[in-house]
Amino acid sequence: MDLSLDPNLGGGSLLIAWQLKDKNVLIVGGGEVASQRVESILVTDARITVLSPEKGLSLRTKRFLELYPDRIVHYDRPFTGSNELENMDMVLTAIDDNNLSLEIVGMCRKAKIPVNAADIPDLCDFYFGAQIRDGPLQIMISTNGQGPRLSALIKQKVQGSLTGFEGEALRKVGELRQLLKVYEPGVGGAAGRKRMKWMTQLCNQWEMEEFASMDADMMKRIMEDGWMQGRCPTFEEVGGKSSRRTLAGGPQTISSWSKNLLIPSLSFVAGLVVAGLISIPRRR
Ligand SMILES: C[C@@]1(CC(=O)O)C2=NC(=C\c3[nH]c(c(CCC(=O)O)c3CC(=O)O)Cc3[nH]c(c(CC(=O)O)c3CCC(=O)O)/C=C3\N/C(=C\2)[C@@H](CCC(=O)O)[C@]3(C)CC(=O)O)/[C@H]1CCC(=O)O
Ligand SMILES: NC(=O)c1ccc[n+]([C@@H]2O[C@H](COP(=O)([O-])OP(=O)(O)OC[C@H]3O[C@@H](n4cnc5c(N)ncnc54)[C@H](O)[C@@H]3O)[C@@H](O)[C@H]2O)c1
Repeated sequence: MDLSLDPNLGGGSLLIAWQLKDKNVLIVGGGEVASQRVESILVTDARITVLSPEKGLSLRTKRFLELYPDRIVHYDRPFTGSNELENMDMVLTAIDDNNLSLEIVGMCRKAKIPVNAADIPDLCDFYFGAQIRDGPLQIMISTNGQGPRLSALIKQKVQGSLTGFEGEALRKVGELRQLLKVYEPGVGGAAGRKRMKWMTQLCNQWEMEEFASMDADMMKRIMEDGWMQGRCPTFEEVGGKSSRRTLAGGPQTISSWSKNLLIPSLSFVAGLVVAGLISIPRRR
């Protein structure tokens, strides 16, 4: 057990994979920033309401409204008051009116609804971050409000360090973990510890690309020739061919990813909080 604990914890924010499926999210504004919010929220399967006069909609926002008529409701009018917040689970403002943004944040505080105002970082309950998505893999880069442009640049560097097989590997590992629970059912306890030890060893032993190429037959052999024998088999032992596969796409940014309509089946998040966490004092 690692007992070398950091005595200087603090000054950061909680990086979590917030589950918004079927929740109601209000986006006030329909411009450029709003279109990025729409994209980020569509990924979560939430129900979206966009409130903005038609003439203020950006081309990207219009395109999203056309593409997802069942998942986004658009009201062609300005924000009218606290009645707009009824039944909302989250509110995002992306408007070019700082005073109205302040007012909406105040209303949300009163109604205890988490709120992000694109133009008032100091009053946000949470920030967005630069995102890399590849199926179930979700990486968020946050600088805790210090440098959004640097977030985007750091994202490119992180992207360059990925193999491109991570998303597919995670999908397959998810399936294998389900199968493992069929062979060894039960929650927690000795069964849980045994499963975890074996799964950890297998993950440490195999390459990302090897997991990505698993099929149903291989998974069965992993269970029969590996798990049932109390060992972790090699990729080749279960019929894997270690020929180099070439990949067309590589890891994707949120924009290219959403075009492919890949909806993540698992929620896996890797978060990086850069700079702001340790060395840069908070503005608040
Ligand atoms: C990561 C990303 C995600 C997203 O928005 O979805 C994001 N901003 C992005 C880009 C970006 N934003 C801005 C620039 C211009 C260059 C620059 O200023 O650096 C660029 C660069 C570009 O466009 O390339 C201007 C800007 N941003 C904020 C303010 C208000 C202020 O600071 O006062 C202003 C000034 C407005 C003005 O001056 O009028 C505030 C926030 N922007 C955040 C997120 C949150 C903190 C994120 C973090 O901690 O890293 C936070 C605090 C609140 C929030 O938005 O939740 C996305 C990258 C997407 C990607 O490429 O993947
Ligand atoms: N957080 C970030 O990353 C970030 C980045 C750039 C800009 N900003 C800030 O975000 C805000 C929006 O930027 P943008 O580029 O999307 O602006 P934009 O001009 O493209 O869009 C403004 C939107 O606000 C809508 N709007 C204005 N008043 C409204 C009202 N009363 N009710 C409903 N909708 C209303 C307009 O119809 C329009 O759709 C600005 O304040 C900007 O400073 C934030």
